[in-house]
Amino acid sequence: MLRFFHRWPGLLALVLVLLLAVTGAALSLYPMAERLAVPQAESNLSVADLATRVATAHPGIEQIRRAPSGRVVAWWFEGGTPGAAVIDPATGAEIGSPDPAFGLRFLTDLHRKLMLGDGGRITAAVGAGLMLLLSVSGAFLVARRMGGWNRWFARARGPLASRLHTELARFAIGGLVLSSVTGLWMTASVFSLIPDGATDPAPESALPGLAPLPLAEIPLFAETPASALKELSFPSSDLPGDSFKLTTDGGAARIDPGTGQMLSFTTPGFFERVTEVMVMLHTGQGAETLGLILGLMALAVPVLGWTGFTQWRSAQTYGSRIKANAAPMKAQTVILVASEGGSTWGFARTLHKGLTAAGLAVHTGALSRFDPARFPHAERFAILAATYGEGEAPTAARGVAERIARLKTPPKAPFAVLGFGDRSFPAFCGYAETLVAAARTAGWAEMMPMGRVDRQSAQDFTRWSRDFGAAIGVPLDLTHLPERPSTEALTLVSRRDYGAEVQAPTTILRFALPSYTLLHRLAGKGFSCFEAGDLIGILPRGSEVPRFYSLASSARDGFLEICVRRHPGGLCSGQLTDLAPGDRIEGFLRRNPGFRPQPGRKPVILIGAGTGIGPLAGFLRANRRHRPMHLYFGARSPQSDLLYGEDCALWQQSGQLTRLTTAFSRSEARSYVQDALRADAEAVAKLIKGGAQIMVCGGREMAEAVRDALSEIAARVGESPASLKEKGRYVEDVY
Ligand SMILES: Cc1cc2nc3c(=O)[nH]c(=O)nc-3n(C[C@H](O)[C@H](O)[C@H](O)COP(=O)(O)O)c2cc1C
Repeated sequence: MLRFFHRWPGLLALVLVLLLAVTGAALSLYPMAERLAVPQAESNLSVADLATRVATAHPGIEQIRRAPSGRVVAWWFEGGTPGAAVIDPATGAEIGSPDPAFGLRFLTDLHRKLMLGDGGRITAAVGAGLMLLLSVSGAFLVARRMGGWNRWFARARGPLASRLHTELARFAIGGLVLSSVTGLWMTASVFSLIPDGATDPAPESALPGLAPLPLAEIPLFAETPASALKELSFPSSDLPGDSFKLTTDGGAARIDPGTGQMLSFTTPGFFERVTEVMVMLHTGQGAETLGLILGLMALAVPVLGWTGFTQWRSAQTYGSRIKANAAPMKAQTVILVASEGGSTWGFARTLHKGLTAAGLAVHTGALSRFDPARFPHAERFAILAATYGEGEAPTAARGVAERIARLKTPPKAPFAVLGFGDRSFPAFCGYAETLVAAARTAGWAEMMPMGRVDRQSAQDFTRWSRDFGAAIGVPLDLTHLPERPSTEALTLVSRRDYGAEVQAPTTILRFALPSYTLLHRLAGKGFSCFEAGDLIGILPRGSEVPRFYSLASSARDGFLEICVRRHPGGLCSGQLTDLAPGDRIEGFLRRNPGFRPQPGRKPVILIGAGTGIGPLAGFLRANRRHRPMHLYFGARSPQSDLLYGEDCALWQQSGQLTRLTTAFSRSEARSYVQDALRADAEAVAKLIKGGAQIMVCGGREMAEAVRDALSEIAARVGESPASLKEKGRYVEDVY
């Protein structure tokens, strides 16, 4: 429900809220600019001094007004014509026109009434109301995501768009609530929905027949500092008995021009005072610094809109393809999915279809959005979870297991977990196991032992579906037909061959990218947008099972590069290494956001062996800001399989690569990357202490040996691979 109130107004009102936020941010600059631009009165200047200076220059003076910024404007009527000017309080001289500049007028009209009349004002108020709804529902969502209000400032996890959305929301929500509430109050006040409470001082008549006193001799004017002045109206010579009206923060007084005595006095009412504070908080007039801070917070709105939209769209990509998806509130069976590449969603769809056909109300959704309160009628939960990066969660589901473990009241309905993974990884279905452990910690009841699906095996899934059906009393025997991923054609432009002499034939293959329209790029279609370290899935001829290769380039490079080692009898590696320039392959992109350098300028230690250098070379090529990057590379022989040897020399010259350390297993020294790390232990420990991130790519054995070496080295500075992993400072791409 909460998400509904956050999402739909968000999408519908995106344009309106964006307009209000951006114009509001621009307007927030004006009060500070005005305060800096206008000459300020001396601190001891009295209203009498100021009024005398202005009245000397303009005997026909009618009114003087002082804005909270210190800007003084005077109006007069002389020689039959009205005049007005901004006044220098120090001299009484005119220094400019009081009319607002075109930009300010335009922005104010756009912000307050969308350049329309009352209809525009009401629409803008609806925008402010939606902003309030978004901010409040967003605050609850942030608290829920972080695991409670007391964890408001805890570290956000998950993919970049959702992290950025949360981080910015935490910073901006307070300001957005304030700006929308004050904006709504101001509109209500304009439409007289709020009593203005302003009462004029009683219009007592001045004593007739007396000559006006010099302004300096009127006690109230002499006592009141000019900085407290809001408005001073002069008596009209055409109205006998007319008096001065002096308005300050404290109230309004009528003063007899002949005697200088106060005739009447009134203080502002409650609503008038509240409206004044609301105007100050909304416009920043009189609170310029706060205005700038609120303007900065308003600037977060376009980014919040974009990141919110991106998340919604990615949820739609899979969620919308579930047919007959029951509303969460009504669902008896809830299927929760944690997936990176999307194949687990395919299995979820098959399960959903089977259960729905059996007459159950089934809801399928992303595990990342799990909240027991969304499913009041759930009778069971089935969690389908893939594993990534050595037993970890798919990116979108990071932090969910911790959230489950912290649940104070676990769902009453029991759960079953089905893990998706690859038996050749040591942590086979490691994330699914983590989820089970987290649920047990929270005291959530288990329906049946955890199931496992190896390499998307349809048979494993069918077996589990029978067990699941038996556990819920519904006969199930599901057959999953995998969907063929939609691929794009890539043409080989060049190849570089290495390693044949040392029985490690390896080729760097470079492909041209398909051409994309701007719209495709904006929508992130296919290979229009990718980073080094992402993966290309290739369906070799004669197999429906894709093989994945790490990308050694980013879309900005204008080509797609991979390193392929030819394995004896290898179907995909054989087909790829047989390619000649001009040949085409069919591939699809799979993002791997868990394997990227962290943002910032901290050093990065890149460690790889063999084809593992691929993504690391991509990071070096992209290192145009010359962040310190240290590469440890293991190969067999410097003459035969030193992949990217010439490129590394160039990157060292340009400053993209700080230091290259190589280790060759078939040279006289017979050394491996872990040996090179141990030999450099002191320097590596120093880098880790200084906040370096470690990125390892290559075969499993190498990764294990590197981990052992690094546990010894990191221990010198009180760290370990596990503690560094926790902080995202030790990432692996292992195959
Ligand atoms: C980079 C990468 C790392 C992986 N790490 C593991 C792992 O540690 N343990 C495991 O059991 N499976 C691992 N897998 C296999 C996936 O979990 C498996 O292919 C799963 O079916 C993918 O599901 P998805 O397409 O829904 O993301 C990994 C796959 C990739 C591409």
